[in-house]
Amino acid sequence: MKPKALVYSKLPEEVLEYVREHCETSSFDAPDNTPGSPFTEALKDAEGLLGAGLKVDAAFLDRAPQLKIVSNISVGYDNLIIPEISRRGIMATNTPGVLNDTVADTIFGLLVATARRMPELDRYVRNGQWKDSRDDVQFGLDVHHKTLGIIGLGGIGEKIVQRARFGFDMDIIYHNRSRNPKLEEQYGAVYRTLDELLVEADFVCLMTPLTPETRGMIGEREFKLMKKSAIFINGSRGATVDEEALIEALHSGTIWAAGLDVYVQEPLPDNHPLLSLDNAVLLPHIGSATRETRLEMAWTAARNLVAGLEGKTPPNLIQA
Ligand SMILES: NC(=O)C1=CN([C@@H]2O[C@H](COP(=O)(O)OP(=O)(O)OC[C@H]3O[C@@H](n4cnc5c(N)ncnc54)[C@H](OP(=O)(O)O)[C@@H]3O)[C@@H](O)[C@H]2O)C=CC1
Ligand SMILES: O=CC(=O)O
Repeated sequence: MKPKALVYSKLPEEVLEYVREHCETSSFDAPDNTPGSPFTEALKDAEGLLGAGLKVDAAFLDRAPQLKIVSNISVGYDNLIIPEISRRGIMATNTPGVLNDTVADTIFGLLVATARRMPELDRYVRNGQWKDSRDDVQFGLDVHHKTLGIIGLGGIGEKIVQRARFGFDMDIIYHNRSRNPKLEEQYGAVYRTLDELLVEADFVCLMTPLTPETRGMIGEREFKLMKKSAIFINGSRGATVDEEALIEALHSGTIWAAGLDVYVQEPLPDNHPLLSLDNAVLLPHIGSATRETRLEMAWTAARNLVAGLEGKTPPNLIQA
């Protein structure tokens, strides 16, 4: 008998087919947690769970007593309460590596777009305001030869640094909990304490996972340490930043601008204060959102799921 899998995100057809070959599969384009819904019913005997973003905590797990593996279609896994999942002997997996270049393209693109005010100037052209090309209202800030400070120099961070160092001649400083001599050598990256990095960097780029340690790690104090000309880029998770402090820093000119891909509440609500700030460039959490990479992530997650359900160690098992 095939194991029972519950798929709660829309998958490319060939990946869903692969899961169906190996598992008795119930699939949904989105989870519906209301009592008695087909999703909730399928959860009762699901052995494998595959999808992106669903909060898997004690209450959820109580409703899924047969679960053996939770396969996340993302590298970040702050939606999974790992101690609770492990305590029940359930495996959890994610999709590291396959998205590094794509996310780095997005985040570096966001950095350039913010420095050169591209979305704002796109609106300026469309609104018929473009009357004189020498107008200094169009000026932005240089990216090349500046200092990039990266907090969270891991898989994705490395690819951002590669673009910055070799594409834009930038100097690299970084802050992790531990030093990485290999990347220091490869990119001339120089280790800094968090405060030193905030003071020195022209671009502060946050790329850590969301953990109890990183939650709210950039707040009022940290924005005040940054240069007035600093550009803050967040590609990690919204909650690593105190969003109210960020809005105040952008509003008061404590920093020059911010480029954001992630927010405390996603999607951003209609009346969110960030929406009215011209010095904030806002993306809808699309770091890995290309057809090729999302397909690769779906394959990676599906292979993790099937391996776990076949009693093997999945390639991307998250260590508790
Ligand atoms: N915007 C988007 O669409 C995407 C966002 N992401 C986010 O990016 C995150 C990083 O992904 P990835 O690069 O693959 O992860 P990695 O684990 O490869 O890298 C994370 C880095 O963060 C550092 N880090 C962890 N905790 C801290 C801390 N408390 N202080 C300083 N540095 C810390 C780690 O170094 P050390 O252990 O030495 O501290 C490591 O170098 C994901 O967890 C996810 O939240 C990922 C994909 C897409
Ligand atoms: O945010 C996306 C991820 O893969 O993590």
